Parts: sequence; structure tokens; C-alpha cells
Amino acid sequence: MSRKEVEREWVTAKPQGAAHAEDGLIAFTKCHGLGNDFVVVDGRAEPFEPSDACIRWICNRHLGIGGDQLLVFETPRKPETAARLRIYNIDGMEAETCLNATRCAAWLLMEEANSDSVMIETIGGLIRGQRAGDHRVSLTVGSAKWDWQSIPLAGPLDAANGLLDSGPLANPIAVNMGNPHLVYFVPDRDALDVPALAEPVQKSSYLPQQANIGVAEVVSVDRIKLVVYERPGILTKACGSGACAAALAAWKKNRILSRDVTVEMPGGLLEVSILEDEALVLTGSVSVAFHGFFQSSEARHFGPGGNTRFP
Ligand SMILES: N[C@@H](CCC[C@H](N)C(=O)O)C(=O)O
Repeated sequence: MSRKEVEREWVTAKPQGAAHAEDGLIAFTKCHGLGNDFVVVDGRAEPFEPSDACIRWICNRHLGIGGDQLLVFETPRKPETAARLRIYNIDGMEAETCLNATRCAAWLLMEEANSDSVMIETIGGLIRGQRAGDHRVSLTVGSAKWDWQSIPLAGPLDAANGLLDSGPLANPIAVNMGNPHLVYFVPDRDALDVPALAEPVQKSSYLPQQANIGVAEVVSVDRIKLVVYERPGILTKACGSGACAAALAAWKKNRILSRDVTVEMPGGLLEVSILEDEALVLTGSVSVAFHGFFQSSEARHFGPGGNTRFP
């Protein structure tokens, strides 16, 4: 049996509602887009509403399952959509969007329905996913927002008075891709200690909801190297919305000459096509790593102040 057949068998054989087996076990799928990894729980048949502590435990790489985010499928509100996708950061905060997560969700939902396209509801709106080859998914993503209120910033970008600068990270471009991003262009991405430089910017009072901090190097007219220090303070192997933000920012500032951009991230390549109306098509690989069950009661050891069981 090929890997694809095994995956499809799991997805289709998994009974709806297996999210909550009788003995308190909750089924999950672990998947990733270029190493940006997610724990997915299907809460369509039976709601799954994890506490912050539960989310922190699930995402913890030492004490839980481990992932950059927890994804929960909910029953969609619109009939033409396959699921409503909720996205939770490792601290329990709900993110408005995560495009690698949406690509992974699209893959799982298309496998489940044996279809080539899918419409997914997110709190940021509807997103269409399409197969783009074996374990490759494209998303069509709506236009970005550029005004400071929508990012959101505390005021206009040019009034930040250095609050958004950090050493060689200066003159950011702010864009909301559904979630907030700052993109900094630098001559050599790999020479920088990105977490140390990005952390003070991310926590700046000029970013009322913080932001994902992208550090980008233009390597040719159609290629960018990028790393993203995501909210709430993790350097991820890849970031779909960050790739879109960097490609758009580079295009707007004439740093690249092609509307078809390859974004090279530590975990691999994402392709971003910038359409005439600044809508985007984001394409890249997705992988299903494994499936399993967890006991939600494990999370009780994660109190609001952190992990109480393993101090
Ligand atoms: N941490 C982010 C959401 C995650 C973005 C993601 N990795 C992507 O692929 O777009 C946030 O808080 O906005």
C-alpha cells in the first residue's frame, strides 16, 4: 500500500466523532507544511473546546504532542464549506489565520472528500484550497490590508519613532494578511540572530496585538530568503502568511521584478503568485506525519502560571 493510500484510509476510515473516544481519548492528526507543524483535532461531530492550558500542553514539544499550532475543525456555518478552521497559537491565543495550517487542513479535507478543491471557513473569511500535485496544495488568498489601523499599529508607520527598529532590522513594511506582519529586508538573513532582534519589536507597544516578524533577503528578481519569528515568540521552519507578506512587500517596493516569487524558508520552498488585484496564490507541500490519541486530562497539570507538574 502506498503512503498516499495509507493516509487516505486513515482519513476516510476515522469515524466522525472519533475526536472523543469513550475513554476520554481524543484523536489527532499531526501534519506540517515545510516543518511548520500542527496538531489537528476534528471537532465537527463532537465539539472540542480546549482550555488555554490544554492548548499549551498539546503544543509543548517535551511534555505534550508538540506543534507550532493546534488546529480544530468545527462544523461550518456556510453550507459550501467543508469545515470551520480554528487556529490556536502555543500560548492558547487564537490566530486569525495561518496559511500553512490552512494548506494542511485543505489537504486533509480533500482527502476525506476525495475531491480536488475545498472551501474552508476561518475567522478571517473563506479560503479556497486546491490540489496542486501529490501532497501539494494551493490556496487563493484575498487581498492584504496596508492601512495602519488594520495591521493594527498604534499609529502611522512613519510615526513609530524607532519603536519598530532593532539593530539591522529597520524600516519595516507592515501588512495584514489576515494576521499582522512586519517585514524587514536585510542584506544577509543568515547572518542575524533573528529571535534576539525580533523579540523586542514583536512586544513593542506600537503593536497592540503584536505581529509576526519576517526577516527577508532578496536573492534574485524572483526569489526571497525568509525566516519568520511568529507570535507569540517562536521561530518557525516556514510561514505561509509570512511568505505572502514578504512577497507582496518586495513587489510593492520594487525589490523583485516577477509576480511569481519563490520564498525560501528554513523548511523549504513556498511559491507565491501575485495576481493583478493583489490577491495571492500560495503553493507548497504538505505532509501528514502521524496519527494518535491523547488524554485531555493530561493538560490539567498546565495551570495558568505554566507547567505545575514538572517545575
Ligand atoms: N503565529 C501566527 C499564525 C501562524 C502563521 C503561519 N505559520 C502561516 O503559515 O501563515 C499568528 O499569531 O498570526
